[in-house]
Amino acid sequence: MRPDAGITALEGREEHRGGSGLALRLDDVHVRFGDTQALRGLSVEVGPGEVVAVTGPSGSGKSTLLLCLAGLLVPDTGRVTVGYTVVSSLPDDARTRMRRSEIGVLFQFGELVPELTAVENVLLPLLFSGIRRPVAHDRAMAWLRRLRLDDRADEQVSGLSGGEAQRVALARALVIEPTVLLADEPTGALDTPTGQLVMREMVDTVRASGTTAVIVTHESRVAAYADREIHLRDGAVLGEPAVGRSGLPGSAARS
Ligand SMILES: Nc1ncnc2c1ncn2[C@@H]1O[C@H](COP(=O)(O)OP(=O)(O)OP(=O)(O)O)[C@@H](O)[C@H]1O
Repeated sequence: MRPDAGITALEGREEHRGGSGLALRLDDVHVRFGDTQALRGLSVEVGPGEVVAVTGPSGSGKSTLLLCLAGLLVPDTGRVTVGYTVVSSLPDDARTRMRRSEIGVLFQFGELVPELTAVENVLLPLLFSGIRRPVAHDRAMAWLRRLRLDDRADEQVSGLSGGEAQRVALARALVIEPTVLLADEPTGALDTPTGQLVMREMVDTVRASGTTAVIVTHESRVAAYADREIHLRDGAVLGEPAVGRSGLPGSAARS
């Protein structure tokens, strides 16, 4: 596919750290659900390797934005680009393939399979991608070790604490080694200290691998871990307050 001129320009911008992640872009995206206009001409750019927080009041379109980036929702009009691929123009099966290989998704409640063990949950996306079970098991264990959960690998996830379960969900999102992580209120179901631990772990891990991350959150504290904040109101960008890397709580938390 021919490189998109806008994305090429985006990669050249010096504030982007140029990790192995992919640039993301929404151009003039409109999404309507019945009478509700969820996104109204939303345009957003995220550089490769950037960690961006999406904030805004309830109903401002945060989850809808994430669904568009994940290729789970095709906008009524406008364009969604992941790397050089215009995801919004892909047929369903190609969008599914892209999601399985490039995009890790983390939801508020983890969406783990409760009757499976931690390691079984983490290896599932690899099985879906056709990887043989012994290889998938080794990779899943490596991720659980990285998140210091290897001693919980054979526990049914219904027996794990909220923080442990969300770290298992993080391992499952990252086991495919995605170039993009999309997280929707990843700490919303956790108490504050546990939520901060999980957020720190998540941001440290994606930064170490250069993964591009878009994190939807209600909490300004969570947004402070990001390189940049995109604030939505009524389905469009309100402004982009500077947060994160220069001395605010994100930096303190990483020291
Ligand atoms: N499947 C749907 N059917 C109908 N309306 C929807 C649907 N999904 C979202 N909406 C509406 O679109 C608007 C944007 O919803 P969205 O979930 O993207 O907002 P949000 O900022 O993520 O909100 P919250 O913080 O409460 O999760 C809201 O008015 C919501 O009610």
